[in-house]
Amino acid sequence: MNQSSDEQEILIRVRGLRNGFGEQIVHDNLDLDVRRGEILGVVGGSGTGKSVLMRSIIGLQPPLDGTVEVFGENSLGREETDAVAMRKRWGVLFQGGALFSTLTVSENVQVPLKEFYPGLDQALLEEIAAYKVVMTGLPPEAAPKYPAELSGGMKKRAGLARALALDPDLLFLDEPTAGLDPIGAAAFDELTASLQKTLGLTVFLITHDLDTLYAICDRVAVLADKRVIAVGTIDELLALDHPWIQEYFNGPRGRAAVAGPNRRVHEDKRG
Ligand SMILES: Nc1ncnc2c1ncn2[C@@H]1O[C@H](COP(=O)(O)OP(=O)(O)OP(=O)(O)O)[C@@H](O)[C@H]1O
Repeated sequence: MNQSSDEQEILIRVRGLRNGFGEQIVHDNLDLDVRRGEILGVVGGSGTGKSVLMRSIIGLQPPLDGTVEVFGENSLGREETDAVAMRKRWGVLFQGGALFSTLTVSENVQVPLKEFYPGLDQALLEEIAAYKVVMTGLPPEAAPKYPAELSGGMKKRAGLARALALDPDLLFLDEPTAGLDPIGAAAFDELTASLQKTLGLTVFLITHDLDTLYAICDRVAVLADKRVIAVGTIDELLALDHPWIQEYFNGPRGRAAVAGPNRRVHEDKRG
């Protein structure tokens, strides 16, 4: 794929990352680059440490060793003021959405706004929240609803609206289509791709969903053996003879995803 030098700029640079819990080592000498403007899919078997990797990058999981640079700055062990400035530049949709159940959708979206801009008046907070809600494809009537009143797909969109509250450059999505039916999942993929394009986002997307990988990811990073064993386009990964990669992409589900309608979106995106 031809990429301009701008797209090649590295937004996240992970080097020699080591993570573990007690005796269990999850990552050992893990390296990864995420390029500006790409949607990077992150795959790997259950428990290979995809979520731990994401938490390390956003500073929630202090690693045992290694470095993490985000926007060219060390994201570990920063002064609190630097950490706050950096956190404004990314949005996170955690696994399961993680909405506050006692707050409405609008109030959920206002949480990061109030945290980072405590001086904003209530009318403006509500106006910004209403805009984010509509931007993620929810009807305006969803804003005053509580999470329990929403479908699974609507909850994901509400979580995405909250993740986009601060107009981030970088978006982290942890299994955003898990639990959605295929139509809802494809719609969420389209929303992610369209927001990425219109807002110029860089997206770090953890997924088990092969359709998502084919439909919207520019490159895919594969976690196995405690590190990123390969990163590239799906075609590049298919050329490797690693057993897990072959089984994953060339197994029955992988072949179905290649044949599926979403492949077209992927080809269109690649131009
Ligand atoms: N806070 C924690 N304390 C102890 N162990 C943890 C903690 N967080 C994660 N782990 C362990 O680290 C390993 C990697 O977990 P992680 O959630 O990152 O996997 P994953 O690749 O995201 O898995 P899945 O695809 O099932 O969501 C697992 O063995 C998990 O039990």
